[in-house]
Amino acid sequence: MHLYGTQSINENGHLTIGGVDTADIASEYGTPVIVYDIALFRARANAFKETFRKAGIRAQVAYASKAFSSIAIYEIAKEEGLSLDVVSGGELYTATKAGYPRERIHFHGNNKSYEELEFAFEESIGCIVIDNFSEIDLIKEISEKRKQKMDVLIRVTPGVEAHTHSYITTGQEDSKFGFDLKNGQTDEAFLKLYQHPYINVLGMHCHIGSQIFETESFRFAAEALMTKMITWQKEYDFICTVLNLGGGFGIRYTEEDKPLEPSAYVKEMATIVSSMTDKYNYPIPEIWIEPGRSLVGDAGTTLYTYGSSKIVPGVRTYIAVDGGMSDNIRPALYGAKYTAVTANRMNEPHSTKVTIAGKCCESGDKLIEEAFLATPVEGDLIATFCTGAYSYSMASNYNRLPKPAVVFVENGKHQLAIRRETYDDIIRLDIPLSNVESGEVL
Ligand SMILES: Cc1ncc(COP(=O)(O)O)c(C=O)c1O
Ligand SMILES: N[C@@H](CCCC[NH3+])C(=O)O
Repeated sequence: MHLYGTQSINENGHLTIGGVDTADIASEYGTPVIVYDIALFRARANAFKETFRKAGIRAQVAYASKAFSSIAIYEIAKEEGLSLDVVSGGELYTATKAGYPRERIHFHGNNKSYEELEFAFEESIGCIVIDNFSEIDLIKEISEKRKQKMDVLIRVTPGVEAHTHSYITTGQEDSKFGFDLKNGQTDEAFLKLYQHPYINVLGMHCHIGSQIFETESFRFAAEALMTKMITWQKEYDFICTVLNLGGGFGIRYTEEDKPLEPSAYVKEMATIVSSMTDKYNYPIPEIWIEPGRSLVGDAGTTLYTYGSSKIVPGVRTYIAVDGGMSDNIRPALYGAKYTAVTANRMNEPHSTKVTIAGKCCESGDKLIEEAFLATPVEGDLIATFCTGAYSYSMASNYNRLPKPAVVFVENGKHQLAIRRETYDDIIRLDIPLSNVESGEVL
C-alpha cells in the first residue's frame, strides 16, 4: 500500500493525514470530504522553487489553480511565494478575495470576455497570456481606453504531441489554444503587439499537455519557442525576457505511474535554454512554469462512506459510496485510475476485489473499476488517494448532490476550507414560477 506525504496509520489502525485521524475528520465534517495535506502542498511548491534556485535560474512557479481553486489554497500558495495562474473572471475574483499579490497573477483562457479582461486591467495583474487574435483586439481596445500598460505573453502551440490522454494534450497543432508556431500565426500576433504603446510583450508561453512523465516533450517545446525568440531578435531586434513552458508534470495515481522529480524537468528546460542562449548570444530569459496537478494532486484524499452493495454473481461486487462522478468526474471522463483504502481498517489485508461505484444515476459512475479493500462492511470509511487536482474544481451538482466539504490538515490540526453545500445552496439560484407576479406566469 502506497501512502502519500504525511499519511500514516495510527494505533487504531486508522489512516491519518497531517497527524489527524481521518475517522475524526469524517465524524466532524461528514462525508464525502476532501482532505488536503498542506505540508505536502508546501513541499511540492518548494521542490520546484528550490530546483530553480539551486540551478541559478531566474524563475516563477505559478500555481495553475484550475486544478483546485479556493480562497484558502490561494492563501497557502501566496505564503509559499508562488505566482498564480487563473483562467477565468471567477478564479481571478477568488484570488482578489485571497489578497493575492496582483503582480504575481497570470491570466489565461482561450475566450476571455471584455469584462474579464477589463477586470484584469482594473486589478493591474502581472500578465495576460494572449491566446488569439480577437483577444489582441480586445486588449488593445481596453489598454487604449484606460491608457494603461499591461504585460503579456503570447501563447503558442509548438506542435508537440505529449504522450498523455488526448483530451488533456494541448500543445499539438490541432488545439483550440494559442497561436500556431509554424504557420505564421505567431509572427502575425507578435507584429500586432510588439510596438503597441500600452502592451509590453514579455515573451512566449506554451503548455503541451497534462500528466506527462517524460522530459523530451518539454525539450522540444523549449527548443521551438527559443528558436522563434531568436528569430525575433534577428528580424526585429526584440528580446523576450520570459519563456513560460506551462505545467503538465505527472503524478502517481497508481503504481503504473512513474513520476519524475521536478529537477528532471527543470534540468531539461535549463539545458536547452542555456545551450541556445550561449550559441546565439541571447540574454537568458526567466523561465516560468505552471504546475497544477503536481502541486495539489497527491495532497488531496477523498473520504467516502460505504453505504450499499450489489453482487453480480461471477462478474463483480459493487460497493457504493456517498459521492461519485459529481465530486470526481475524472474516471468517467478520462478513464482515470485511482487507488483506494479502507481508512478505518488500514491494517487488515486489502485483498477483497470490488468496484467502487458512486451514487449518481449513471451506469458509468464508477470511481474505481478494480479496487482492493479490507473485506467491506457497510459504514466503512473509504479513502481514494490523489484527488487533489481536477476533482473539486470539476465537481458538479449532478442529481442535485451537494458538493463535498474541503478540509485542510497540517501538524495535527484541521481547518474547514470549503464548507459542504447544503440543499439550500443548491436551490439558491432557482426562481419558483409561483413567485412570479400573476399575469407573467408561463
Ligand atoms: C495553460 C495551462 N497551464 C498549466 C496547466 C496545468 O497543468 P497540470 O495540472 O497538468 O500541471 C494547464 C492544464 O493542463 C494549462 O492549460
Ligand atoms: N482536467 C484535466 C486536465 C486539464 C488540464 C487543463 N488544461 C484532468 O483532470 O486531468
